[in-house]
Amino acid sequence: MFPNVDFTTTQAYKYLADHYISINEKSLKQLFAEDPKRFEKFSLQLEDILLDFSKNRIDDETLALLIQLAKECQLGEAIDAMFSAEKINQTEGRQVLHTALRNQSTNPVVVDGEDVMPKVKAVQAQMKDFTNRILSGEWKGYTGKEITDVVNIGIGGSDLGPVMVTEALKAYKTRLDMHFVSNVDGTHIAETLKGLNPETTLFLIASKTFTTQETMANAQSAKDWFLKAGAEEADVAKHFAALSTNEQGVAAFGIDTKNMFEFWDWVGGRYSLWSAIGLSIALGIGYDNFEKLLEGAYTADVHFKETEFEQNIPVILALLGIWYNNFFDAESHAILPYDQYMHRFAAYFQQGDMESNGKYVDRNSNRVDYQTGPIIWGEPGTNGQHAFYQLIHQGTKLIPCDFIAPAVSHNPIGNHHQLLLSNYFAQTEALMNGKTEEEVISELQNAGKTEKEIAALKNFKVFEGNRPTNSFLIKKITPYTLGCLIALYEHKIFVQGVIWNIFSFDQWGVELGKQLANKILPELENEEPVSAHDASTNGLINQYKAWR
Ligand SMILES: O=P(O)(O)OC[C@H]1O[C@](O)(CO)[C@@H](O)[C@@H]1O
Repeated sequence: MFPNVDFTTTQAYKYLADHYISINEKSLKQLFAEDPKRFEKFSLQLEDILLDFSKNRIDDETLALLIQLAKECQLGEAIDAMFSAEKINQTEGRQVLHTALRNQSTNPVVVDGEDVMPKVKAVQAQMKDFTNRILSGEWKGYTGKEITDVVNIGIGGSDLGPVMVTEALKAYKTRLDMHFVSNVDGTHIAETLKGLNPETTLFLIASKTFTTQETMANAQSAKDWFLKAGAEEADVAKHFAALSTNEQGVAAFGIDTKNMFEFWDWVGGRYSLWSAIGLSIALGIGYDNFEKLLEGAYTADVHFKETEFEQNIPVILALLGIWYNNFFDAESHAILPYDQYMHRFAAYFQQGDMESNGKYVDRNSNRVDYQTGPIIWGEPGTNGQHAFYQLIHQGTKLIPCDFIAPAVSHNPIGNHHQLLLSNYFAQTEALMNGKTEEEVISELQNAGKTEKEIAALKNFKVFEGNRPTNSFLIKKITPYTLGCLIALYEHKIFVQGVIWNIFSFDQWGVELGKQLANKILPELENEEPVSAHDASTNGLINQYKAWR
């Protein structure tokens, strides 16, 4: 049975609120000085992934209380409920089983009395066959040429995962050139189609519902472009495939349902890259590498399901996030991959985290009186250092950061990787230790500054430090380790949702904007001035009409 606990009423919560006072009396520097074994004590390793969480504002007591919080919130029961296919997505009456998509065991996954693994495997076989036929050139376009370019048309979870993974694993790129269209802004499809040859282009229409406005508009424009080039309606079958749960929608659009790769309602959109939505990944990196992605995620699933909380990476990440979000009033969390290929990793978890836990109503349909999901953001290092690290180091906001780096680069050019990693190591050290006034004065004196100059400058150059970070060090970003890392973060999000006692797997908050857009759209299709909205919306629409 899925738990339903108000974490603010737990004993652990009360102890943590008191403990917050005492932990704040110690700097991270002091905590390290008191315990030379701090790194060993506060780091975890899962195969080739090391998590060092020692540079957090915690001590043994903090961790024990956070673990107690998880237990008082019955996290174990929640984990069991998810993996045993309870309908934990309660407001939509659905199970949450993206884990079934990467299940490497022979254990069945029973949904409404049916073991779904046979159909999961059947779609995977269909994906593998299709991928290999495209890559081998066996699959030909309508003029007999092999496919050279693939355009994935989707948005949100039907785009962000495929984009992030194919970018992160570009070192494994196949001969196909992958393109992704998501925005309904005509620029996106127009710019993407420039230079493409309809004879050698394959379109994947990726949409769980097959009703999303942006995707259907882009899909129609792609089909119009394809037919305008001289192809017949019958040729669509050679150049369009659909990734969806909605067979009727696919058929109605005019895609041969033989070219449909299905998935199911128990796969959330933002957890769907492991499903048929991952076909663009398989085409982009090869099906064998897609399988390794699944295997890595499965390793994380087993770790999450079977490891005691003290040693459980998603649980520790989640509890640390709650410590800052709910006791230090941190409002955001930065994800900073020191790997250029991982440049869309933070963006992926903007949807993954914020669409899951950006909720203010709890499981009892009451408005919460505490903070829930954080703002997720981030850019690759070292670029972020030249953009927003000033605020992270010397701003007034506490921003917990996850630093992620591979020990081994796919592009060992010169000493670039050492340069990159020197920054990766330095930043968390600087955020932790800062720079004292004494150190600043000494530096300024050594630079020959006068006493007056030093007095004027010193405060601007002091770094308070004590800013918490997690460090992931991964041996190498491979399909396997990336799959594992993504799944670890997915489970972190799940744990936080349990403790905040919210529904993490629906997304009602995206509906109102869509509804209003559908009301406004017909108003934009004539020249009549509008007056039905507020003065601002009327004013904006009417100015648009005047200018277009
Ligand atoms: O895959 P679909 O059904 O087109 O939905 C696309 C995206 O839109 C949302 O429903 C709302 O953003 C996401 O959850 C989903 O990933």
